[in-house]
Amino acid sequence: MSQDLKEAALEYHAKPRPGKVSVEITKPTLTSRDLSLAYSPGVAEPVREIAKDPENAYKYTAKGNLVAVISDGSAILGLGNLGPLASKPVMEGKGVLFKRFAGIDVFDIEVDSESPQAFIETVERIADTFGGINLEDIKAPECFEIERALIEKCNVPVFHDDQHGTAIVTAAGMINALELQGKKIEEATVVCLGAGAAAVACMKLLISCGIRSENIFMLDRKGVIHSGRDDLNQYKAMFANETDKRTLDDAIDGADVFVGLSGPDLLSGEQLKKMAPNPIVFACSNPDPEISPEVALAARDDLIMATGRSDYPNQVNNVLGFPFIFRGALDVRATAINEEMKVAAVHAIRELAKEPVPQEICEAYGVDNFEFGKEYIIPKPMDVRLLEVVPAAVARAAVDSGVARLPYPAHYPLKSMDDII
Ligand SMILES: NC(=O)C1=CN([C@@H]2O[C@H](COP(=O)(O)OP(=O)(O)OC[C@H]3O[C@@H](n4cnc5c(N)ncnc54)[C@H](OP(=O)(O)O)[C@@H]3O)[C@@H](O)[C@H]2O)C=CC1
Ligand SMILES: CC(=O)C(=O)O
Ligand SMILES: [Mg+2]
Repeated sequence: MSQDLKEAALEYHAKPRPGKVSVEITKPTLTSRDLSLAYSPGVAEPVREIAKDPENAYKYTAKGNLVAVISDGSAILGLGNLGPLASKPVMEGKGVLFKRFAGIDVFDIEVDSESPQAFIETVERIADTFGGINLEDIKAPECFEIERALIEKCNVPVFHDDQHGTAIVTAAGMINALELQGKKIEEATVVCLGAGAAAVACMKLLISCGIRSENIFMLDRKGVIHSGRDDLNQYKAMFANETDKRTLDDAIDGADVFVGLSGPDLLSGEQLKKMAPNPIVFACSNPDPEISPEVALAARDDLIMATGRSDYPNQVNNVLGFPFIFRGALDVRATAINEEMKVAAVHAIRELAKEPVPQEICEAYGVDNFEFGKEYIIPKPMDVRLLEVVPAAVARAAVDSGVARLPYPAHYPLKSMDDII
């Protein structure tokens, strides 16, 4: 990151008041009567109603549109385990995106927990405050056990964004990129650098989209995950191949696809040159990708290049997923975000990239035109049509798969933020 951008980022977060979010009041509070409704004595009435029936919390409180973004700070972006407090700017940032793109209110919660069990107990105790729980930046393998336990214990949907949000957006971009590069999904060979939360979920979803597991070579810090290793946890072991490949150099030779969900500057231009013709590179580590677009495009010109960042073409980032997925889930009061809802989101995002892009979206990005192709494989986060298509697809899938507690919303599809109720 340039010195200028670093300084601007600190200034942005510090001024004119620290942080990126605040709480707003949604009811009149001007008169003494207003206060006697908002607080004592009037507040006692909704209290009694909720005590009689917890469902009334959706009627009388902000619960139904409120998501908790919760982290322990153990895998902050690609920066590592820097602790809960240091994760707060990212969690506030997720809150900004939930609100800006899908009108969802967020409390960010940073938990200082000594064990996965302590984290689970903390979240379980506060879960009923919210309409949904978005787990964020919790490292593998602990994240898998944490999410599984919380899905079981909580009455509201629990979704680990780094797993499923990332997987949904990666799958959407990958299906389009394979099509553009003329590669068949069932024949493509994939190198996945990283074997943590995001990598495991992305590869699982790609397999359910048609990539063959024997064509995936996953690597952790020790190299290729293969069946001869005896140091693999159960999540990595799912990807252990019978292979004599051991290093990134071995695996990248002739590969069609590279997916980076690991850390900065781990793939060289020389390694990229060894990939098959018309390769696909998703270097998704944030803030610094596994290979910069400058280095990648200098190495070869037949590739599709994507990163997790906003300042290059093809931003493969879970921001395209979580705001809209939760919008759909909250609006049908879904009890879970299940596979059907995830797959529906993949196809809604993927198909939108093929539609003509309205002029105002091009203007927001300072370009004349976006057209489905190597530099536009996936929609832009500012594309308001995401609010139209993704919540609708997710809500429909929730209803059809039996996890919705409300019918498909009469006010759908959402055409703008003003349609959110
Ligand atoms: N673009 C996007 O939308 C998203 C991007 N990401 C990015 O993915 C990365 C991983 O995040 P997440 O899965 O949550 O974190 P985890 O801590 O769960 O996993 C990190 C994984 O990266 C591996 N790794 C780290 N350094 C290296 C290295 N030098 N060589 C090979 N493997 C390495 C680790 O290996 P080991 O198991 O051996 O420790 C581990 O498997 C981050 O950079 C993050 O920014 C994550 C979510 C969304
Ligand atoms: C984008 C994101 O969630 C991450 O890099 O962790
Ligand atoms: Mg994250």
